[in-house]
Amino acid sequence: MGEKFPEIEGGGSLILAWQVRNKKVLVVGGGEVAAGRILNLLNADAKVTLISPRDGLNPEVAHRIEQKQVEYHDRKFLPSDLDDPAIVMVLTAIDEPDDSTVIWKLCKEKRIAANIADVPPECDFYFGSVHRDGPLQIMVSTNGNGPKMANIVRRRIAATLPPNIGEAIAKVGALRRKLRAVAPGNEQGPKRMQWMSKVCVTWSLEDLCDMEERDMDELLQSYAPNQIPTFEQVRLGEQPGSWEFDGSFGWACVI
Ligand SMILES: C[C@@]1(CC(=O)O)C2=NC(=C\c3[nH]c(c(CCC(=O)O)c3CC(=O)O)Cc3[nH]c(c(CC(=O)O)c3CCC(=O)O)/C=C3\N/C(=C\2)[C@@H](CCC(=O)O)[C@]3(C)CC(=O)O)/[C@H]1CCC(=O)O
Ligand SMILES: NC(=O)c1ccc[n+]([C@@H]2O[C@H](COP(=O)([O-])OP(=O)(O)OC[C@H]3O[C@@H](n4cnc5c(N)ncnc54)[C@H](O)[C@@H]3O)[C@@H](O)[C@H]2O)c1
Repeated sequence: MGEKFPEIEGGGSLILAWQVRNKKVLVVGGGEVAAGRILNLLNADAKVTLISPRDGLNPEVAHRIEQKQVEYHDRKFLPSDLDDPAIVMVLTAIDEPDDSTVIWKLCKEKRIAANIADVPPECDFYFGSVHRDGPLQIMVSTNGNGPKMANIVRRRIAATLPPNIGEAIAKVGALRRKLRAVAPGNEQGPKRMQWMSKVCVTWSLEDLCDMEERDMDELLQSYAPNQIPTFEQVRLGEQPGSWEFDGSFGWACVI
């Protein structure tokens, strides 16, 4: 009683980071919208199959085909395109609404998740406006209210971010992988998470970006005693905790 829990605010989307690496995705249509969809899919390492007559291809899509970045079929969609049980997702971006609806219905029969560009009632999921900086991705959705507004908000958010945030996150990723190798046990979980979080809040983005492999190895020495040295201490090979700045002058010894 008296405890405060979040109020439910329905009408949103479940925003996820769908892992399509090495999974088959079917794209129908080869225009400008398809070019954007294909770029997002390839950036997520999906295996893309594209169905679209050659005469309607956008130059970027033609480039993807020429570079063999997608498997291409020069024709209109056929229902048998959905027969491969390995297909996890279908995206259509075509200028013929009736064909779109047929594809949507077939996808539902086969229980394949689909996005029919510009037809919200025929979408299991919407796309959003995405900012990318290395491992960092930020997606803005207005839940169908205003795609252009999603674009504007995404640009505003991106403009407020430090330019090196993606690089800092990549370094943190490398450190985490090393930490899991040094302290792999499940029973280490809470300590590992607490130590990693402390490194992230204590070190500046610049420190994280400057961290090299040997700095990571040195920093990991402080995991067992559960300490967080400063970047300078790591570079100097000093143990943390033995010295502490007293805030007014010089360095004071803490026993
Ligand atoms: C974010 C983005 C991602 C992407 O597609 O990659 C995206 N649309 C983008 C651009 C854009 N789309 C449209 C315009 C013209 C201006 C305007 O209408 O605002 C512009 C602006 C432009 O082109 O600059 C027209 C449009 N779009 C939809 C409808 C149908 C409808 O609303 O009923 C109509 C009206 C057709 C008409 O009026 O006839 C529907 C959808 N578009 C969505 C996503 C999903 C909802 C996302 C959300 O609400 O946040 C949803 C529901 C389904 C889906 O397609 O997944 C991408 C920006 C990426 C970026 O630039 O960063
Ligand atoms: N959600 C968004 O972001 C957004 C933005 C603008 C437009 N759209 C909508 O997306 C759709 C596509 O837009 P576009 O600008 O890429 O169109 P486009 O005309 O440039 O391209 C359409 C493509 O679909 C192909 N095509 C048509 N029928 C086909 C079929 N049966 N099988 C296979 N390929 C087929 C054409 O050959 C062409 O390559 C339109 O309905 C448009 O209104 C969506």
